[in-house]
Amino acid sequence: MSTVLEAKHINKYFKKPVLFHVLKDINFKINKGEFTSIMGKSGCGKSTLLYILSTMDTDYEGELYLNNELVTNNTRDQLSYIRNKHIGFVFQFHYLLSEFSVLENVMLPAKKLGEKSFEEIEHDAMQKLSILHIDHLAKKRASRISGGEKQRVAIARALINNPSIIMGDEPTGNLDSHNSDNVFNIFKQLSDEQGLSLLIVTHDEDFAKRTNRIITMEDGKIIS
Ligand SMILES: Nc1ncnc2c1ncn2[C@@H]1O[C@H](COP(=O)(O)OP(=O)(O)OP(=O)(O)O)[C@@H](O)[C@H]1O
Repeated sequence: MSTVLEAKHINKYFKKPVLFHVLKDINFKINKGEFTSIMGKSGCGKSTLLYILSTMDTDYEGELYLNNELVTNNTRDQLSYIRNKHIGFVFQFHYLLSEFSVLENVMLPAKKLGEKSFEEIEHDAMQKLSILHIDHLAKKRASRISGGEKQRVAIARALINNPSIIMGDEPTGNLDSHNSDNVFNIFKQLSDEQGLSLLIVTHDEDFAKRTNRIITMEDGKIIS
């Protein structure tokens, strides 16, 4: 089984207002196709950890590997490239550009990567929308679709560069149970059928119970 992400001895301190040891020797691996959730009480360090794992925060001790390559100590530009190419993000709020069409929103990360022609990117974006059963919305403005649809567009956008892993911070936190179920089923299908790895921070116990593995955090440590 190949490893997509590995955290080795991650420690993080906040220095202000007083020195605070927020993450305490975090170690774990995520394998290809694994659907993992991270749970824990508010303030235990979940978002801080996700921020490090997603390469956005570089101020930590320890080592982070993506696809068996050490990414710690890379430059900001290298990290920005690695992030865009290998990691897809889904947040509680979708952060779509409301004046852009659904299709344009999904195409954006691929345009930023700059490795394919406009036509190829458009074709890929339509394919992602079709996997999520929202290809009929392609030409609609992002401001004119429902909350559940917006979250599916955000997932399509996260998939556009064919990442190795999708990371989510409360991706169903803003959805009703029906739409939340939809998002779970989409994630499950992506991990089962396409071997995509998922790492999802959630407060939703029902959601977490249905994932392959729950990482439980308490007071900056992984306790199970
Ligand atoms: N920039 C910062 N400076 C100092 N302390 C911080 C900073 N950001 C977060 N913290 C503290 O670090 C701890 C962990 O915060 P974090 O946001 O990672 O928790 P969380 O588990 O994601 O919580 P929630 O479930 O409420 O989102 C909290 O005690 C928080 O107050």
